Amino acid sequence: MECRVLSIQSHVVRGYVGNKSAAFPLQVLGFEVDSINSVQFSNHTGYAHWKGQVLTAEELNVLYEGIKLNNVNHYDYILTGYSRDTSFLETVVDIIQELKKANPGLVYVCDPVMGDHGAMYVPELLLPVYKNKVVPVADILTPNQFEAEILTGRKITTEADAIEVMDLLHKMGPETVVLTSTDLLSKRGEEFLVALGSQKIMKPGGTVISQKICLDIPKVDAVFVGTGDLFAAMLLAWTHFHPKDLKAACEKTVSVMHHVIKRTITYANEMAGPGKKPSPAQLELRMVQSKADIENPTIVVEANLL
Ligand SMILES: Nc1ncnc2c1ncn2[C@@H]1O[C@H](COP(=O)(O)OP(=O)(O)O)[C@@H](O)[C@H]1O
Ligand SMILES: Cc1ncc(COP(=O)(O)O)c(CN)c1O
Repeated sequence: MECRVLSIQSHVVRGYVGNKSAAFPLQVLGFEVDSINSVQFSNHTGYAHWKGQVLTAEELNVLYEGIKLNNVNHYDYILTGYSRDTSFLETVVDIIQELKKANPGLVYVCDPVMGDHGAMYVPELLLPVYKNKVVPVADILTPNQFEAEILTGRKITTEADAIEVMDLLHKMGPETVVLTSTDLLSKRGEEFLVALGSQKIMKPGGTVISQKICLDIPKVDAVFVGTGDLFAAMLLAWTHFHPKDLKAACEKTVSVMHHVIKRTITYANEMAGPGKKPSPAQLELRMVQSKADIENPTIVVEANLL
């Protein structure tokens, strides 16, 4: 059976963020991917210069109208990421609501891309739209620590805080929440990055339980861009194949991430030369290029049940 994803994210000419990061890995895993580019930029905004266009809400409506007129607006998944404009994001929510009405089984995977490391890199007015309109319709949410904190108004300094924040996010709507990276100290030491996940599962009798997991991910001393986008796409794929097992889905997702990041840092360091920090251009992700890259990662990162 065909499984069709509508992916609304950025496009860049050079490099891998947004749809450039998400579409191909989903396609090699057998998903049909329809892409709407929320922006078309020369490169991601972490470079010294970036140029390009931002799609308006009206332009988004025109594209959606065309799809609808041809009666091909049937989706199994929606995936959203980087967006810079409040009315654009509100229109995305209108489209999601309409598509969910047409297919109640549709799963919406939302990466609430707003910022990282304590700072927002999109206009602040997007926060109330995410909080009040987007998160309530999301089924799977993949914030980083900063995004989870601003969505809930709670700081995360311990694992217990992270669990509380994930529960608050569940209360806002999504059944599955993954904090893709946190500053929490890993039990395995400073060389590891901690990610956490929580999934609510309805048991046959109607009782709801939640599976909570923690991942210790080998940390690389560099800041990558586009990793959140690849993560959300891979989580979509692996939760599709393991719908009631977040542990398995996250292990597969993070193992792909590790493979890509290892390859990226190896090339970046080689290009930068001994003792030099790689530039944003040198740190562009060395992307998944085949199904084998996804299915045979270099190591398997194991998750622990909490
Ligand atoms: N410095 C890093 N070292 C190792 N893995 C990383 C690093 N940065 C990102 N990742 C991988 O990418 C995933 C998503 O990263 P994250 O930084 O949370 O995304 P975002 O871009 O949304 O902030 C992490 O779960 C991890 O697997
Ligand atoms: C154009 C664009 N798209 C997407 C992103 C998001 O990247 P990430 O996956 O690292 O959150 C960024 C980061 N600033 C960006 O500049």
